[in-house]
Amino acid sequence: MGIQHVLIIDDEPDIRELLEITLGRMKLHTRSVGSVRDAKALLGSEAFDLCLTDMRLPDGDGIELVEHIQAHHPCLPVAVITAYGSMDTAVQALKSGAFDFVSKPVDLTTLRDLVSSALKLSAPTSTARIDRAHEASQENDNLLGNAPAMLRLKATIAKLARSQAPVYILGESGSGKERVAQEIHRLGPRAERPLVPVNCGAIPAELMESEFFGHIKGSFTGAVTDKQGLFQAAQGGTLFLDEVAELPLHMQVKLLRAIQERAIKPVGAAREIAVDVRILSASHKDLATEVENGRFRQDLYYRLNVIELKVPSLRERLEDLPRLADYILGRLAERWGESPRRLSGAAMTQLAGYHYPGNVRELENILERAATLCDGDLIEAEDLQLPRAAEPPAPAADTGREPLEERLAHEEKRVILEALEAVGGDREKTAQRLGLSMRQLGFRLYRLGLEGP
Ligand SMILES: Nc1ncnc2c1ncn2[C@@H]1O[C@H](COP(=O)(O)OP(=O)(O)OP(=O)(O)O)[C@@H](O)[C@H]1O
Repeated sequence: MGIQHVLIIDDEPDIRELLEITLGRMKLHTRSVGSVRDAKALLGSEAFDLCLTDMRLPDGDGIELVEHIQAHHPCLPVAVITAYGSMDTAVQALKSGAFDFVSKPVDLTTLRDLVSSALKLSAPTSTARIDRAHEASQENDNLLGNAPAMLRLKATIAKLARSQAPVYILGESGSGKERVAQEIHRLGPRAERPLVPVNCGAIPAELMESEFFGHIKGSFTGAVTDKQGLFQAAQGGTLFLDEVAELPLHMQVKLLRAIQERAIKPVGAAREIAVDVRILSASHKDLATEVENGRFRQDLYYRLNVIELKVPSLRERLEDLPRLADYILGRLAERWGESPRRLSGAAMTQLAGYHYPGNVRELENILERAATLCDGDLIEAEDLQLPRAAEPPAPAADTGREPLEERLAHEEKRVILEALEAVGGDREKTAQRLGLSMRQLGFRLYRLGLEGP
């Protein structure tokens, strides 16, 4: 690989020199200027592989440069140097398309990590990555779907995969949030390093700190060996915090610190360890509402939600249904070593009329059940066993009488059963979905004859 060129923009000679020396030792060629105007001029006349800019410049600010680069040199990664503690500016720069930021005083290890990651983006070897990005916009990708909402989502993913900014993925249960996280990782410069997914709702509160940050042998009863935490496992890669709204408040504080300091302290350790991890997070809950209700820290929310990505529900992209169904049936057939089942016209019509509270995961469950139940290769409408809501409304009773109480109970039963099904029978999630306490849910199940006392 030829020598790579870095443009440094800073009006303080000391910092410029420090950056030049550090990058020079990394065998990089540097050019330095002290103003927005000079930077724009140089960008117009020379080719660079990376741009490193201070935020405050005599004739403008770093954000202006980030925007200029986004518009005129979209493939050039740009990182900003921010004043100590000015997280808001850093977040603003990331939102404008900066690849990453370092805060002053510049920590040289962090700077070196940042520079190496950024150069992977513009290195010739990254053509493989560009091909992957291209392929992602084609048919045979991991995120199936060509509905307009999906195409927009894929285009955004391809763009923000290049950045190091934290992304918060919002979407209904089963809509594909984890798949989106996988795509962001796969298309970015960290693809060769691990993607570590963690379900924040599944770790017992008392083990959380050690799970995230690791521990030293003997630091508590049961800590019989040193243990690596999830942050270390994701070193150089991506940590995906699924169901992030479930993190207890005490852990939110610790996580915020780890993200801000880019360092962690294993339980029982004397010193901190630097970590270089991109954070992606997701939840089916509206995190902003969780913040309003005091269940989620606002400062952590701002750090995680630098970029928000909404995954459309399956209802909003029903045109993708046939392709998704084909894909799911194909995968099942592969797993079972048989030829794929097909859907009859009537079955497809029924599927298209259903509203999928559990999204793609629910579709997978429906099809797996139907493929198991059907005779031969053809799935008929009745094999789908869709909940009642999908069936045409029953004709009014002959008597013309339909007591309100009965109708309400019937409706209540349907809603609860659907919610249960959507979350695979998990009562806690069902209660959350319906805005009920566990006790209330238990009572209703009993009253509706769905469960014994
Ligand atoms: N666009 C898609 N193309 C193909 N498969 C998909 C797509 N979206 C989701 N799936 C499949 O649907 C299932 C649910 O997806 P995923 O786990 O990513 O959803 P989620 O939103 O993270 O769910 P949860 O809210 O339960 O965490 C998975 O088996 C996944 O492979």
